[in-house]
Amino acid sequence: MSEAMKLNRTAEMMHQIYGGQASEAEHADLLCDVLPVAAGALPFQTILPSLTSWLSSPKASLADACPNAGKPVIGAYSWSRSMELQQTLSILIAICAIIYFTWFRGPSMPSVVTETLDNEYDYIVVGAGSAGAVIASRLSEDVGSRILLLEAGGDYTTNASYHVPIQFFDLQKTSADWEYYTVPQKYSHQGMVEERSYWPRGRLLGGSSIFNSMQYTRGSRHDYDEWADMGCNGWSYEDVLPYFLKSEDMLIDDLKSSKYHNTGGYIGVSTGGVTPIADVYLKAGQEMGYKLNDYNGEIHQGWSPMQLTIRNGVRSSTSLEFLGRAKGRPNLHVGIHSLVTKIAFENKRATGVYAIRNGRKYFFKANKEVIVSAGAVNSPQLLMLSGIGPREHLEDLNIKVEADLPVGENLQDHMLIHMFSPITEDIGITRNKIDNWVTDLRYKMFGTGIKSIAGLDATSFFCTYDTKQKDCAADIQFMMYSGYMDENYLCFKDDVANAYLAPKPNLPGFSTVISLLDPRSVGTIRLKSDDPFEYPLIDPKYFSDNRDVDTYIKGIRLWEKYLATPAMKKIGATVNKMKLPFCKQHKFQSDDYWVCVVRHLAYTVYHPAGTCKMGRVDDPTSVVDPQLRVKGIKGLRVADASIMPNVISGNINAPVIMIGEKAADLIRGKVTVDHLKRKL
Ligand SMILES: Cc1cc2nc3c(=O)[nH]c(=O)nc-3n(C[C@H](O)[C@H](O)[C@H](O)COP(=O)(O)OP(=O)(O)OC[C@H]3O[C@@H](n4cnc5c(N)ncnc54)[C@H](O)[C@@H]3O)c2cc1C
Repeated sequence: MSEAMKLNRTAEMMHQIYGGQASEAEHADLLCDVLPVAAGALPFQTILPSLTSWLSSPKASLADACPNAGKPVIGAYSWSRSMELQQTLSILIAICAIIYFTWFRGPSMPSVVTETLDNEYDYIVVGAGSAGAVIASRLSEDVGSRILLLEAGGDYTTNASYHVPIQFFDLQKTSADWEYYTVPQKYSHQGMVEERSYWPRGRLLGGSSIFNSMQYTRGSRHDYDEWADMGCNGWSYEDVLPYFLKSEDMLIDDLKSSKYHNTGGYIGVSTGGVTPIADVYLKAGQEMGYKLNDYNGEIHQGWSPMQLTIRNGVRSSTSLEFLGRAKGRPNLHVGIHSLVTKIAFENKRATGVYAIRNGRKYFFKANKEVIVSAGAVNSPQLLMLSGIGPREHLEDLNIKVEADLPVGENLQDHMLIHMFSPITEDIGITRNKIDNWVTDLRYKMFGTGIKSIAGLDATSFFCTYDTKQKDCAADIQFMMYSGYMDENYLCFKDDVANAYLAPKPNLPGFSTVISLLDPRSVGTIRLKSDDPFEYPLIDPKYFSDNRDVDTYIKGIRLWEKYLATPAMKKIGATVNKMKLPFCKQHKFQSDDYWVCVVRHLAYTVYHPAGTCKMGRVDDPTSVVDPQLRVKGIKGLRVADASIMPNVISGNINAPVIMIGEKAADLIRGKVTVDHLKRKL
């Protein structure tokens, strides 16, 4: 049948149907005949009204109505009610897709990249991460200063996943990840391939603030008072709190008026809590005898909903919030794909930096200062490549020594272990709920739902050394993730992965992430060679100090207690009797069993710090003074996670942002937080 004949016949039949000239039986027969023709020749909407009336007829079953259905009446077409439903669904999906593409504009992501850079600036900031982006943005508030921010990685506007909270794991092992590995570990990581720890680090504008799981924690007041006691004048809790407040835009109503919080800063802080299991975590915490509190407030120890750097369902990264706001300032240039390879010196003064940018070598002159904010791995690497580091190590690599300082020492990191608990109620997050077009559509249109959260719904801090002491710096943290975490990317050995990893991410369950906050094991970062493209040797020496293992076991005992609470029992949570072949020689839940488990399965929480330690000028273990100036060198500062004398007792992104805020004031010789001090 030709197309013209098809159309004629279809039109004729439709006329009969619409014109009411057919009996009910004929009506159905006609439809059986006409639909395949119409499907080929007419837009579906044209026949929809007649279809609907036919479907609503009580006699209209497929067998009754279309006795020839399935036979090759016209071509090979057989139609059915389910086909019709599929078609209706297709229309709905098409409508949703149109809405999706026409209405959704996505969060505004202004690109801040500068194509053509000048040769000379006042300040050069190396690294656009949690600290560097803040420093560059703040320095550029002074219109008289000219700032160059150089970032080894790319733009933050190029991939939507950078901003979608639940997708933080998807960023690992991509081109935006430095993808470091530690050297083989002697006392830990026995379940990982080659006993190495995989260390993701953000390599793009925003650095690791785009890679992290967005937990907003500051640590305890005691952490900073301890820094001050170690000789870091100006870094006590009272000194640093205003700088935390400066960057904060608290979006949680209950906390807005707290003196420990602020509104109007750049980093949005909100809470997760979309999943109903969040309430169970908190109830169980209370049943353990802990109070619900604001862990960023007066008391560190206790249980709380998680505070997260998320604004309206979008990750509040330092690139988006700090650089995005500085867009258009003519005095700030941002160069991407620009790896700084060396700092230049004249008479012990930093005069600029060499960088490889798009395959070409450049020199950028700094008239006032170079600020190194390349993170706890790359800042010590760059200093050592430039001749600032332990003399012996540099001389071994034929690097001319500018300053003999303990760069790369004092590497401290938190560790974590995931404890998976299956539950009987489907009240958390499953993979299906994330990878779902409804979830996607909801997120794209309204910025809500599972994609708008990190999945980390509650947290708790414990002082295992003294649970009665209410005001203390915690040494164990629980982070409650409301599903099974997918850890396939972690390089577990095959037998370990088979036994340990949650095999069914679509079954209801949650993960308690137990984190060690007060590590006594201390490691190093060393150069492998004088080649800036060669990754440094990272050796955290995890668990080389047995006190860390002992604290871990105390944390695990708290977790067992937690799972034994009525609230947890109600949802069927139990200590998961993982059949771990490598620990089967030990009695399940004995101390030896848990020691074996943590030595196999615990790994980094991604909080390396301390490798360019801040301290008194006369402290032989310090690299920078309390003004963050590299000792013995003029015009050079370090400002990022590497300057922490001791890693704080919590997740460290907010403290690094605070370091960025304070560094900007130190560089400018200004105090911009007086109004916030008065609030306290
Ligand atoms: C997977 C993951 C999850 C985390 N989760 C949390 C969390 O939930 N909460 C929390 O508080 N903290 C978390 N953290 C830790 C936190 O994000 C980091 O500690 C913090 O971002 C470090 O900031 P930084 O400025 O020191 O370094 P970074 O943010 O890593 O910035 C360093 C920047 O310098 C650039 N750079 C390096 N070398 C050079 C060079 N030679 N030339 C030019 N540019 C260079 C890098 O590409 C990078 O952009 C997490 C980290 C990771 C990786």
